[in-house]
Amino acid sequence: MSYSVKEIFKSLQGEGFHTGRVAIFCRFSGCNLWNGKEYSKSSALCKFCDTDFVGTDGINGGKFKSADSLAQKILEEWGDGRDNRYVILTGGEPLLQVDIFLIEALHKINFTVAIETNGTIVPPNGIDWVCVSPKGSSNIILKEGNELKLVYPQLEIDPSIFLRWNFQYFFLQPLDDYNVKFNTKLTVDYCINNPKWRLSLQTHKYIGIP
Ligand SMILES: C[S@@+](CC[C@H](N)C(=O)[O-])C[C@H]1O[C@@H](n2cnc3c(N)ncnc32)[C@H](O)[C@@H]1O
Ligand SMILES: Nc1nc2[nH]cc(C(=O)O)c2c(=O)[nH]1
Ligand code: SF4
Ligand SMILES: [Mg+2]
Repeated sequence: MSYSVKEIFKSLQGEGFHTGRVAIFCRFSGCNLWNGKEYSKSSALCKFCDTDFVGTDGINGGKFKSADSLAQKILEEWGDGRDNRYVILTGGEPLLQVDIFLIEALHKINFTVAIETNGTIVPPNGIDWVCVSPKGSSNIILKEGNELKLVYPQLEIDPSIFLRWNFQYFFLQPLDDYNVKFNTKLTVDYCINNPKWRLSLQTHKYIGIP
């Protein structure tokens, strides 16, 4: 198996339960809910993506021929220190590519492995922290994990349907579009009135880090 990766960088988790935690982000190329081209965004299953995941031309991007070579690159970006190694597999949709060999290669070098997924693909066993973020009318098959992080509002989605699913934490994240201020107010109001839900802000955008 080879892996197509858009970019690999070190930053702080900006969103959700682990906000503020240092992590290597490994952003895989490609997604099953949008082809990444602006002209088709409004007709895609996911219509609001804030990310460029097309190709392999980002920082440290490329095609990696083996799980070990990708894991070694991730370790190189982490730098010194064996403690608290944390990698977030994201994209695009990482589960189009992530397999058991990559998880094992990362565990072997002491990384805790987290994933950000749209929930339409079953993950391999062994991922340490699973964050599912449901999209519009897509068919979500992954109904358990650590956190469910719903972008809010979405026309097709009533958040309450997810509370029956098996997650430790439920987050609402304001939709970042031209109306982000209004969306943030709607999200705050929803959390105040529905205390199972917590607010997730995309803090990296506010402080200007990747
Ligand atoms: C770019 S996605 C990649 C991982 C995966 N494809 C997914 O959708 O979860 C990473 C996170 O950013 C969120 N996101 C994407 N576009 C957003 C936007 N415009 N506003 C707020 N969150 C957004 C997604 O819902 C997801 O939680
Ligand atoms: N700082 C930072 N935190 C993030 N959490 C999830 C992200 C993603 O794009 O998956 C992301 C991201 O792109 N940057
Ligand atoms: S599912 Fe994730 S990566 Fe794909 S278009 Fe939506 S937000 Fe972007
Ligand atoms: Mg992002």
